[in-house]
Amino acid sequence: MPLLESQSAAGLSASTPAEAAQDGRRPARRILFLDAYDSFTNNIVSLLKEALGDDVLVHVLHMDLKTLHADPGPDWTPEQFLARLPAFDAVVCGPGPGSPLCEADVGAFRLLWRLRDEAAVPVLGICLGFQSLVAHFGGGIRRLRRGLHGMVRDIEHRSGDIFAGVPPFRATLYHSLCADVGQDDVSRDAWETDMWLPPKGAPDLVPLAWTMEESEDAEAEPERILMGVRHARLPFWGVQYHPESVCTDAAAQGVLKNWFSQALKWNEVTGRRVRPVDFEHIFDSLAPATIVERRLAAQNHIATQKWWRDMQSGLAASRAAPVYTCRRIKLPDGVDAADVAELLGVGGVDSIMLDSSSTVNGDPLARSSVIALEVDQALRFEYHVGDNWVTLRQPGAGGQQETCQRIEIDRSDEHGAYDVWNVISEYWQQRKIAEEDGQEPAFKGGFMGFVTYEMGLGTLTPKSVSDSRGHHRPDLCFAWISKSLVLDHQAGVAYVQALTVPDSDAQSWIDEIVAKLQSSRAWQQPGYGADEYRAIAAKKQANEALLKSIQEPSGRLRFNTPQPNKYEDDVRQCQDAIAEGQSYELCLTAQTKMIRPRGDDVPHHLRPHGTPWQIYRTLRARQPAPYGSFIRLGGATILSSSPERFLGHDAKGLCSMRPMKGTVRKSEAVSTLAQAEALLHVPKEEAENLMIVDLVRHDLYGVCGARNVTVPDLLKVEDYSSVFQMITVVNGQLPSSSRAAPNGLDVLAAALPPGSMTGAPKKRSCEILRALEPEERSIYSGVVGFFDARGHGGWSVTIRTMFRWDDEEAPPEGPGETRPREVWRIGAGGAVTILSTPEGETEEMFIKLCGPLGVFKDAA
Ligand SMILES: C=C(O[C@@H]1C=C(C(=O)O)C=C[C@H]1O)C(=O)O
Ligand SMILES: NC(=O)CC[C@H](N)C(=O)O
Repeated sequence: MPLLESQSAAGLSASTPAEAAQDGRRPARRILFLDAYDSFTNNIVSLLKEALGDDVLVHVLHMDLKTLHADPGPDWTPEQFLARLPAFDAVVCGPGPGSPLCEADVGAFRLLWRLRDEAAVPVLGICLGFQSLVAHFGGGIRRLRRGLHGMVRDIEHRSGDIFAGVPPFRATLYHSLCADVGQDDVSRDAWETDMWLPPKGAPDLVPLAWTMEESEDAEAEPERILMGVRHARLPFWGVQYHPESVCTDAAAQGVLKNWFSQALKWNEVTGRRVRPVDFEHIFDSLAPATIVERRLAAQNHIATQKWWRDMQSGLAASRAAPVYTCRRIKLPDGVDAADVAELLGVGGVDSIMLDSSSTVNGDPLARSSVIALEVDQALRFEYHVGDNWVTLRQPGAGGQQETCQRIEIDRSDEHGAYDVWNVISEYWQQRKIAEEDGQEPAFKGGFMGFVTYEMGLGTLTPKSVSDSRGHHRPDLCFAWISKSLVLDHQAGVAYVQALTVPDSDAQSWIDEIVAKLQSSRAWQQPGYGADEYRAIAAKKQANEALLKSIQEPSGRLRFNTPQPNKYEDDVRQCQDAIAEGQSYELCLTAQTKMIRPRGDDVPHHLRPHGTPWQIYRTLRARQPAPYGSFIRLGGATILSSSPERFLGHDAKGLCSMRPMKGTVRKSEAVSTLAQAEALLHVPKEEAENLMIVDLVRHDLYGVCGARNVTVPDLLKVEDYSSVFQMITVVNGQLPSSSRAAPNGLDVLAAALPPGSMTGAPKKRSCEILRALEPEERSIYSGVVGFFDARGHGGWSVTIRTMFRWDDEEAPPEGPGETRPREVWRIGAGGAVTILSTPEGETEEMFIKLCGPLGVFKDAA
């Protein structure tokens, strides 16, 4: 059934060249893009539209002929693939992990190279696509001397063919393998002329561009790397570099324009007729209009969905159409969010505080802290990867029993987990509030909670999350927060606010809270509570001493830290995978376990030391962060000092991501920003960051649509309490429409797990990491944050964090101990590239680990 008739009409039948000629329009053109499960695909699609014009339709299909998740059409068979090619003016074979010699990695690329005469369709191969073309026509494929990922190089060409009229340019490279067309056998003298001649072993291939990679060994010849090629007679072209990278010069667009006009010319000269075929599912996959139309179509069918019908009653239908009530009061200078949180009962079970603790350092990113109130009465949404349902849980209050409702979701197709997000989004839709003009708090009430790494993994590569995980913990746990307090540290105001059903007595509740705040010591003696924690924080040990001291058995605390040798081996394995072409960068991590006697059931004001809240206060004193959090929800306790924002967005659909890559530890030798910049603005660190930037652009384009993503801040070094970090800001604008605009939840669902925690390409990298890392990452590498009733959101990457699950226990071990012990975890890691050293990565992992680890040792 053609779901979106208007689109197929726009795509195909309405724009045959003859019809378009009649009404004077340029005929719409169609490109088929074969995606090899890369993390840069959407950037290329967007660039094609930018370079060739928005009237060029780009239909994206995976190279194994599976349709995209968003594409309602069924997967294609090889026969259908061949039969549908006449509908396209040209095909692009994209980049991807793996080898062009491996059938599973290139899939349908190979079907194209066999086409002849009328059937031959013009193709552009990019990176893996280019290598596949070369390999098919007699070229060899070998490893580069050293892989080049996120490296920007001069592309040398003679202004011929698809390079005609293109000025010299620099382009980003992402490859480990390269074309071997006998270039190393050509003598230095003959090179200048022979480099442009069809090589002996592959006489059908005409070299169009090269790059010369200087060798580390000054004596050795530079490595000759083929960068562009065309087939001597057939309409096949390829480029090894990545035209779509944010660091590739804009001039390189000329190559795409030339290729496409050559492709059209080929069709014209050979009489290859581009014509409608009996197939209605051709889409402009990434056009913002397609994204909106798909959502409209889905919405028109929503009432046929079981999950949606289930949501029309019970807990899912409760508390609809809330009213927002708020009082704005002055926030005295220096009021400490943790003192306020403590006053309001945060710290026990059921607490959520998003804490901009680095406001004490004047950090411009540390704008607001959000304290959720009455969390124990908030409705929860919980989902465990692998389940066919979402649980809505209303905790019992005032002696009443907890009530639950299950919303069944359809997981028959492997991407069914997206329905979890639909359930959440639908609940939000019915409780949405309008944005007002003027100064508004960061959060006005709505969802707050956490998402695990495995939740992202479950949608990205479902088989990576086993069905028998040995626990039934939520991978997503959101609470719908009705009452909250926001401290805007920069504006010096606090918002006491309620999002409640119309007849509730929100005003008097607000009066009560305001009175409590204004008469409190937290308000009147700002920062009074911090001294005790500052004192513990100040006793920070050097990392080496800390790691040594935790090896000594203390009786009470037991630490299980990663083995340096094993970690170094894992780094080497990552580098082997990269050298094979399986990944461009891998964010390897390891977990530390800390085991101690139970302690969390004593209220913190009765216990002198070591409650989760007290540990958290020490963490935020020692390691203030803009995106810290204290969360006890869904059986998890999370103490985080995250410096990394994953995603922020407003209600108008402006999304902003801040991938962080590149870390230096503060020390006497490196204490200023300028010193850190000198260390971080080097090819290794910039490449690490750039790879994730290109990946995040792809993730955002996927939801925002082609041409809707920008990079306002590239490779900026920022100052944190114990490290300097390099960050980039990537912004996207969601397409708007009154009824069916995608929102921040769609971005979140599509972009998890955070690219900075996986590496690129994301899917293959996650599979490699899953095989190397023995345990689930769980809370670590996921996100925590909020999505409020207006549609504003803020999510941080869960790093520099310790966490525990209530149901994870270890046997008692101390003298006289009878109760099981509690288990805490800290994950830490970093991006491994071809330029990493096992020792350097291991050191980086320990630096990141030692912050929270030292806090645990001193405060737990
Ligand atoms: C993996 C961690 O951090 C990630 C890796 C970084 C890097 O490789 O430089 C920087 C920030 C995070 O995205 C961690 O903190 O454990
Ligand atoms: N970006 C790519 O397409 C990479 C191709 C191939 N996997 C390589 O590493 O060489």
